[in-house]
Amino acid sequence: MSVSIDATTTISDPDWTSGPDGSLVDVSIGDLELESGRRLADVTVNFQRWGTPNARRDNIVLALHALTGNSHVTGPPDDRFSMVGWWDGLVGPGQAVDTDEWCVVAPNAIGGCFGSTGPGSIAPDGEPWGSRFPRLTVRDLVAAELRAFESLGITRFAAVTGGSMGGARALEWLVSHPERCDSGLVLAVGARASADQIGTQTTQIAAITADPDWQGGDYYGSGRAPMTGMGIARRIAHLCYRSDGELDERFENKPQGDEKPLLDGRYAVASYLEYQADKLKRRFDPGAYVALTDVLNSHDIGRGRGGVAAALNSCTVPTIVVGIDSDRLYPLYQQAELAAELGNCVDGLQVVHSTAGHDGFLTEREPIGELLARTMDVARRQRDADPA
Ligand SMILES: CC(=O)SCCNC(=O)CCNC(=O)[C@H](O)C(C)(C)COP(=O)(O)OP(=O)(O)OC[C@H]1O[C@@H](n2cnc3c(N)ncnc32)[C@H](O)[C@@H]1OP(=O)(O)O
Ligand SMILES: N[C@@H](CCO)C(=O)O
Repeated sequence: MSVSIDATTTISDPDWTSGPDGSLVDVSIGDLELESGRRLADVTVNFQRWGTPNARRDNIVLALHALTGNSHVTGPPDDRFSMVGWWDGLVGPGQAVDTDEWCVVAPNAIGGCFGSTGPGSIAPDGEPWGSRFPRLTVRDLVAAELRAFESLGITRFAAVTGGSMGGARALEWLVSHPERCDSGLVLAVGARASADQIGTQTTQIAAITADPDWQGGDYYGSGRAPMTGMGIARRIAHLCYRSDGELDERFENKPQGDEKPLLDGRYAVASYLEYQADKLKRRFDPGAYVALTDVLNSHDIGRGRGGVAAALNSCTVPTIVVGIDSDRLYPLYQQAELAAELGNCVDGLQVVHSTAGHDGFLTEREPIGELLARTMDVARRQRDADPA
């Protein structure tokens, strides 16, 4: 195992704790046996850290990003991450997750494109993985994270938190490793991928792999990447992330500016979706989009565990479950199932009102901040009742 900060210096534990807030740490975890039985060789997991672990290391909070998110939970855009942190204003000194008390760690998912091993990474033979990159599951992402943190001496989390794909990862952590989790916050996800989700997600994957620039997945280094396909995929996805009511309120059937849709112009909503697609093209790799979208399809907390209800019942970690009332991708009935079946759901299903649909777990800062603060209250009580 080797550890490097900002991907420049190789150091050893416990020095990973000493960099400034937001430090990026690379952890080499060797080969990873996958749920499929295949093996991913020479895996790196990187993560960012805010705050300082205490002597007992019982104040560490795991924050898990969604599909196109990354480890940059909080802070302004910088030369490593082009977006403002996805829970900026909620994690930091004096904020809902107060980093004067808690130490937040946020790993980049394997399969992605932000430093943990993904399809664009260099394989042991010196060539990009490309089409050779194996299919991954949510459990593989969690297994890699577990290995990375365990190798640094992090064996317990005060809270495990995340929304959407981050919620699937959080749920998997809570169910597969309850002894390592004092509390949980699971937002905007279900117990398993639904037919509707797999339907839209496989259609998005098809949009990318049908792009001639996909080249069977081996486009790295060719000078051509399937950005047209990824743009279409993102437009489909973004529609699922917002609500019918919000879109119609904002755009109706209006033209974009003075364009003329009945001649050769665009509708405003089409322009909006193109804009969202163009933004993603500037910051994301199509191969990673395919790999992680496929990971979402694999989500099933009950697989090999006697089914969804048995798996959820077995989890006794106090967990706050949250749904967004306008979420048409992960509708409320899915979080209602989690709340009903989890062995220790705190205060029943929490519903956040939003017109923004699924993206409400990112946009509704005030209620999400309150729920994060409540999660940390639960974590504090658990820690005091059962010190490590
Ligand atoms: C947990 C994670 O890490 S997930 C990753 C989080 N980040 C992302 O997903 C990045 C992609 N972005 C998004 O998903 C969303 O923009 C969010 C959730 C981050 C924020 O949503 P909102 O604040 O509601 O912004 P919204 O989706 O309405 O987009 C506003 C943008 O659309 C643009 N826009 C609005 N109408 C139009 C139009 N008719 N034509 C073109 N562009 C338009 C605005 O100018 C604005 O641009 P800006 O982002 O450069 O400021
Ligand atoms: N905006 C989020 C939605 C998926 O949860 C993302 O791109 O990751």
